Amino acid sequence: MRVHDLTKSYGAATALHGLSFEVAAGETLGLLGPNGAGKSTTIEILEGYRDRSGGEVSVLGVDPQHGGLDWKARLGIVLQTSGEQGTATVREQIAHFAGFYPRPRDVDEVIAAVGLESKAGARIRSLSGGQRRRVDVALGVVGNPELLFLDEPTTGFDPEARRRFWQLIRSLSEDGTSIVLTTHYLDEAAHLSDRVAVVAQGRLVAQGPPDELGDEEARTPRVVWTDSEGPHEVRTTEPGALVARLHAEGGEPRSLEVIRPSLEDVYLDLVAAAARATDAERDATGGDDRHRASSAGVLS
Ligand SMILES: Nc1ncnc2c1ncn2[C@@H]1O[C@H](COP(=O)(O)OP(=O)(O)OP(=O)(O)O)[C@@H](O)[C@H]1O
Repeated sequence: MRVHDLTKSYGAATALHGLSFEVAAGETLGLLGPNGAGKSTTIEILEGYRDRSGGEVSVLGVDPQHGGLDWKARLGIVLQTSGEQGTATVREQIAHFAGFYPRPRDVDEVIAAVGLESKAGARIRSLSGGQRRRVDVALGVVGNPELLFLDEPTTGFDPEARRRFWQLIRSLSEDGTSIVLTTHYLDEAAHLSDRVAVVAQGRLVAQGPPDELGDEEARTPRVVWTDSEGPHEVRTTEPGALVARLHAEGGEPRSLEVIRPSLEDVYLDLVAAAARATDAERDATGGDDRHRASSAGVLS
């Protein structure tokens, strides 16, 4: 998938200001960002559900605005909102969807992968919200897609179902499926993504492998410990050397912890920096964001 300088306006409001990114075959990209950042808009354009205002997009070699049924059959889509409420049973609905695809997965394997074996004969409308969400996921993967879009797929899942879902996604990825995942669960993004892209206010503010995101300052570990003078906290790129020195000087340090910033910590720093940059530019331009300049750490 290739996205170059993608823009989208809703009337006078600009939702996407020129996103560029790529997803290689077999790669999982986590698309992250706060509410209203433009993730769903981006995904809907990639899926061919929404027209773009500008830029170039190629998905499985096709411009989504001109993707036909053959192209759609190569995609799997799990939308953000759960639409499945019908009178069909879980197995009937998944088997029905499987019939739309040339190379579907085995229906019972899919039911097991989303943990709905005990509900296979139940009517979908009798399921809980989290169980219906699992049906959505099953319908998204039953066509054995080359490219799978997952828009907040595990919202409403209990922790065990989320872990099971992660296994399913990893097995799809190992089979060569490319995946675009949006999620507000940063542990999920870190666990599943080869790379993450962070979108804030319609701009791509960072992209890279989850453990390389952000600048070195944001990723520097913290060492905390307590001694007779009270608690201490030091940020250092060589926490092992610091701990060895503390030990040599005073024995076992009390309440010692080495804390590496999580993806969530780095993400929150990036989003806050993007919001500050936007505010500063709005002030500088008297509210006209057409004159936005790129600021440190913020890509446009
Ligand atoms: N159909 C629409 N008409 C007008 N504005 C829209 C429409 N859809 C989205 N927007 C606006 O575009 C911006 C991006 O919305 P989008 O739904 O893409 O964000 P998101 O990152 O997916 O958010 P969330 O995490 O809440 O799902 C928001 O300001 C939103 O209000």
